Amino acid sequence: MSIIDYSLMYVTDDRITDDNAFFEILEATLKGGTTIVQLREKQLHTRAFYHRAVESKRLCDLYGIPLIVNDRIDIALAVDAHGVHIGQKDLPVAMARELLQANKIIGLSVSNVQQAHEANALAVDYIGLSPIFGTFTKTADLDPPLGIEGLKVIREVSSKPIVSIGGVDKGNAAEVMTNGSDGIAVVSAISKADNPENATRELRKVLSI
Ligand SMILES: Cc1ncc(COP(=O)(O)OP(=O)(O)O)c(N)n1
Ligand SMILES: Cc1ncsc1CCOP(=O)(O)O
Ligand SMILES: [Mg+2]
Repeated sequence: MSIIDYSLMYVTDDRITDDNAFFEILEATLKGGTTIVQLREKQLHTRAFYHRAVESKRLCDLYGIPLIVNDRIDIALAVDAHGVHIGQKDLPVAMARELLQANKIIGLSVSNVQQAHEANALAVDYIGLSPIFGTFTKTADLDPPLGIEGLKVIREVSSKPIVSIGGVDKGNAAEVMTNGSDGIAVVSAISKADNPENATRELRKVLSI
């Protein structure tokens, strides 16, 4: 697998029920220069999730950008995605790695120092520091925000690339990066922008990429 650029991850917005709007935003952020996409669907049934995954993979391939799938290893395998993002309550990393083999990306959510420490010994490619700030996008099963101080502590402990998520936008992205993050993952900063392509370009500017 080629080197993955984790600097700007667009996490798709599962509040967007209309497929045309969903793919319009996805293509806009790809045009704007998002460096990796995570398909995240918490409501859709499997068939609809799969259809979004097929079209997302087609678009990401068109722009040469890796696609990872949130939670669902079966769907990632079905569309030959670049990997998955899993949480602390999903399949254990060792089992995910067995299913995905060595060439796929595995990202793991980490919400405290203990989990960051444990992740060092696991076959994960990056950790998702979750959440760094407050967010209205994910309400269920969310730990308290770690803040910049929490990021600094986890940076000291972790040997893995860190992708910070939760309330990240163009106003705080630079601070997140200068304090130890290797990338940011955003939903609303792109999906809720008037112009998602420009919003992506602005985020790239802030990240100096
Ligand atoms: C990059 C990144 N980090 C953390 C998460 C959160 O994953 P998880 O804890 O499994 O929660 P859900 O996204 O499944 O609701 C993420 N998606 N991406
Ligand atoms: C999926 C997820 N995991 C932790 S916070 C979050 C939502 C991030 O959304 P936003 O970028 O809109 O705050
Ligand atoms: Mg999950």
